[in-house]
Amino acid sequence: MVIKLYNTQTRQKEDFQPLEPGTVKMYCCGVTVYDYCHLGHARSYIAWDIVRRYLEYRGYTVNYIQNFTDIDDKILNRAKLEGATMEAVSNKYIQAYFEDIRRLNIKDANAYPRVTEHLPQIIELIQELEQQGIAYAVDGDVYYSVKQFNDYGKLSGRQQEQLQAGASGRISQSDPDVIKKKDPSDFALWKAAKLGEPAWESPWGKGRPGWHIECSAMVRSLLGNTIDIHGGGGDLVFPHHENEIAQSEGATHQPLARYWMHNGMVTVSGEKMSKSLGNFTTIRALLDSPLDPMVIRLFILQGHYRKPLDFTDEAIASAENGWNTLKEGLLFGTEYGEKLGFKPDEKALIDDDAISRFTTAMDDDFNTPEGLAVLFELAKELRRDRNILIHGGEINTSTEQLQKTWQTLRELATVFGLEAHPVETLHATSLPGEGGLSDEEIEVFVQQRLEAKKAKNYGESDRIREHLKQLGITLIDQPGNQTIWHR
Ligand SMILES: Nc1ncnc2c1ncn2[C@@H]1O[C@H](COP(=O)(O)OP(=O)(O)OP(=O)(O)O)[C@@H](O)[C@H]1O
Ligand SMILES: [Zn+2]
Repeated sequence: MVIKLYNTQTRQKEDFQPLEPGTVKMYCCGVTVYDYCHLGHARSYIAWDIVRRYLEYRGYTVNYIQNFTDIDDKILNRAKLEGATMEAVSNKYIQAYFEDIRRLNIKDANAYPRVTEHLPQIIELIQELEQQGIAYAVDGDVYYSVKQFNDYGKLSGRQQEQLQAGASGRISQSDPDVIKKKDPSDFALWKAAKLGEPAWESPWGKGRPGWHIECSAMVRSLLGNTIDIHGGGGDLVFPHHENEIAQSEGATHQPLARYWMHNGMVTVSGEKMSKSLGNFTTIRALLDSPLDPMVIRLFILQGHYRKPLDFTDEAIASAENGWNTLKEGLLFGTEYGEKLGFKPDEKALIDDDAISRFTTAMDDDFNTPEGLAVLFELAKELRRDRNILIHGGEINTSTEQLQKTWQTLRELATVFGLEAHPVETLHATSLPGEGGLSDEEIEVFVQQRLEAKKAKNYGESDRIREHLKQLGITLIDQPGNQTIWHR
């Protein structure tokens, strides 16, 4: 079966065929690093993580690139507020990004280009556009002349006339930008330096790039003129992605992306969750509640990536229930495999029918809710027998069938990045009886947790912290990888 995906540009599902058989070049717009990531960002990057994991599961090699916007007005404003440099602010939130996103088990990109590292490529691209008469310089600024690009509007479906009418109605005629622009819908590729702001040398004098040009330059420099999949949130279709197309295709005369994919918004009472609106819940606040990171993943997977997803306490509670069911299923073999006589080398025991239903769902534009239904069926089968085992009853299902169901569930959960950790085994092996854990035993856990953190296995380190918390022991992380604890 071929994978079908919805292409925003053609407004229909299409067969997925990468430019080079077997490999996928994929680029997704990254965060502007001026604050902690919220659940909306988690959704976007989990959506691309699933697309990537599923393509890999289907045998493709995926080269996945995601940028960091580290030059921007919002970062500058934050730097003023924090009394720091733009670089210090972006470094702080890039580090926070990695901490949060890795806890959600999102795989690292193959590269994370930053704007500050791509100034030469950006300048070169703007120069090419200028030479081709598509860009023009005015007093140290450079603008893109939208009228020069016939295909402008092909992604968002907006017509040039509409755009101009809209833009001229919206913009104040005394705005210096408007005075310099030949046409109200033109947009900035390069902005002349303002007093006291970071600036870089360029053929047009000192300044900094506009927002849209960075992605065009980075895609080209890291992946080439045409990529297979370009992703981002639906809020980026216009103007950001429309402008990326205008810049890249205006310069290269080749399609920028074969498929454009957009995720729906996480909303709060129907409104987009956003830093600017202040109605956001950060990933770290949710995880400190404490919530198993897999509950957030499951909450997101329960919706189709293109649809809006409303964030409510009830939805999270329901995902928590769902995760408990899946987790029990995923740990079934760990808990009962030995007792039931599972054979460790029987890896090939897989339920082909379940796999086929799962791939049918995922081949249809990454339908994770339907894919999840298959995981739940398998987990519920295991739960039925688990309940019988807990109550000392006799089960009728054959060992082979149980091992098959369990291994299939685990395989599919891996495609969804869902990982369960056996807290129970910690209890079983190390609970000392009435007196609680000894100091030495706590130290062993603290060491294990530090090792897990070093290996960036945040799921494991969170699990150990939570386990100790349940035993009344609090861990406090200190600078320099030190952890102190108290009862
Ligand atoms: N509420 C949301 N739901 C889904 N995706 C989102 C949401 N908010 C942002 N994204 C996506 O996350 C990615 C990074 O976004 P970016 O850093 O530009 O955030 P932003 O849109 O500036 O944030 P905000 O709107 O919160 O100020 C983009 O692809 C964007 O579309
Ligand atoms: Zn972009």
